[in-house]
Amino acid sequence: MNTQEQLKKAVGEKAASFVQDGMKVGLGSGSTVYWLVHALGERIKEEGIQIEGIPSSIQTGAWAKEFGVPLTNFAETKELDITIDGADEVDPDFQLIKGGGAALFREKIIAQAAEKLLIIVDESKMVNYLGAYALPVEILPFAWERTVHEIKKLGCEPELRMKDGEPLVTDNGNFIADCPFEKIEDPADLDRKLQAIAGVVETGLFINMADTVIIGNSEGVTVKNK
Ligand SMILES: O=C[C@H](O)[C@H](O)[C@H](O)COP(=O)(O)O
Repeated sequence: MNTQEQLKKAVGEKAASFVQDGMKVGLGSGSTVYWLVHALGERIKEEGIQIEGIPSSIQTGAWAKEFGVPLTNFAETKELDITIDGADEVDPDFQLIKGGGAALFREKIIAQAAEKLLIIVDESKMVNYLGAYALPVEILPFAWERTVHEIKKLGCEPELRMKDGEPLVTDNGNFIADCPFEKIEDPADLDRKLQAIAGVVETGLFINMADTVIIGNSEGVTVKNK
């Protein structure tokens, strides 16, 4: 396992220790969340804690099954105790860019549903300004060219995310526009402007949502609260 993978495993394990018996847990997506789900499965086996998760992607749901984490859904449960998720960038105010794995829409739903949002990252994701990572924006396939044209007016050259020569299709049947803004001075303002475009389904900007960030670095694991 390389160093970055070890950091992801360490933060995933640390985050799993925040989950208490009886909790309803939002399970994010991505390679760091893999280790969270793995660690939750271990705690269920070893300590017998009883929890239920709602996954933010088909992939995370499959990992939950693999590691023995019971799942529920929003028909049964409207509120979650905690959501734990990765991120692509985290700024000093805990504003986030998410969606590198195209799961941002469902991730935002489970983040909003939770009393507490805990973010797990390795230190490479901590930035002074958001935007070096191209912002993922989920857009409707209908008139996607027009939506991208409108996004462009906000100051970037969006690229439609492709997979195997075709537009990537999200778990929700939509497309992703990756938007390289370079330096986002006012993330909340940009989010409002993007949300005002009709073809935008959801943005990868998570504004004032994260309560705690767990960061893995060569020294170990640091927990930062807002
Ligand atoms: O859509 C994907 C998510 O927002 C991920 O949480 C994010 O891309 C971070 O993923 P990873 O832990 O693999 O870097």
